[in-house]
Amino acid sequence: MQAISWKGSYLSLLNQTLLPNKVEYIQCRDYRTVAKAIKNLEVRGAPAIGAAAAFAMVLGIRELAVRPELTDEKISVLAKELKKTRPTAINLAWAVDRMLGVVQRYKQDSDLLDKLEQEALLIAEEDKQVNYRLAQYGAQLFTQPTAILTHCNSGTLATVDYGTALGVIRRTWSEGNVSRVFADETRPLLQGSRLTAWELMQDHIPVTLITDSMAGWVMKQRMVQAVIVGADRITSNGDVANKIGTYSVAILAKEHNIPFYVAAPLSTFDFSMRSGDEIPIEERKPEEITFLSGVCVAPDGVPVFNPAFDVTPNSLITGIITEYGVLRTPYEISIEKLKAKKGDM
Ligand SMILES: CSC[C@@H](O)[C@@H](O)C(=O)COP(=O)(O)O
Repeated sequence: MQAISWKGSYLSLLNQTLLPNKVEYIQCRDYRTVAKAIKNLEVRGAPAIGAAAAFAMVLGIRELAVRPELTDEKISVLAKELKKTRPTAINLAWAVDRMLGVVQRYKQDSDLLDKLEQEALLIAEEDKQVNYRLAQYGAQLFTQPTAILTHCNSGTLATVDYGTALGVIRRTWSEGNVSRVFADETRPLLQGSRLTAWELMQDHIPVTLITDSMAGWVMKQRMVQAVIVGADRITSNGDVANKIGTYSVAILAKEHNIPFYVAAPLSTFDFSMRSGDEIPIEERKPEEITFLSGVCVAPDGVPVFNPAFDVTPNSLITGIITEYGVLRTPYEISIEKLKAKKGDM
């Protein structure tokens, strides 16, 4: 199962809105279809939407190149359109900017389109490799069978392969150190029950599904010994934006003295922001809350607040697992050191 694969003339996306009931792929032959798929969460998860946007840039620029329209202005409009599909996960803007860098370097060359395709493939390949590396570091945190709670979906479906937080869990399981995974269902769109529980069951990793509101009680009963989640954006001070509900889980973990880890690649760090207060939080439509599987579950016209993400302050985070090792507090310093690596990429 792969969420995203490039077929040369189109991008194939596993339609995640239909899981776990149907496995169906969308063929994206133009960038608009990719943009729509990102917006509608048919492809979702920070690294996966980054890679999808990179391939959307290939499709978009190919389209512009067949007409006498390959101007800087048209390319910048395309990039802006893709970036605004989902504002919180920095991986998306990061991947689009990386593609723009290729345009700048090779725009006079006859093989610009090949160069763009190679770069998008590289972004996808790097994502896989980075996940394997961070999973290795993460697994070193566990030396005995541990029950781990996770929130949302940070697995193969959220990345190009393997996953970030779920990658760490996968690797730790393969080393015999996961006794069970507790998956929060993750209201309102149920990425935990529809995607994480499904993914783990496919791999025969023992998983128990709970509603978000059960996490505190499960911790109080000493049924979990660690929490690992992914991230959509991490600022220079170590504040972490992730799926709505993550902040509550982090507070619960602190109260119960349970380590709370975040797993994310370097592409999820936003060194331009000093703290989580600056992160744009996507708000989604009310119907995601007022309807469940097409059935209305709220009074008509009720005002709704539907932020898709929240920010967990660095003080609640035990460690941030990256492909360069596990960062510890004070995060301002460990992230400053990590920043130097970004130049190498
Ligand atoms: C490796 S995935 C990390 C995050 O992207 C994930 O936890 C998350 O919040 C995804 O949100 P989604 O709205 O499903 O795209």
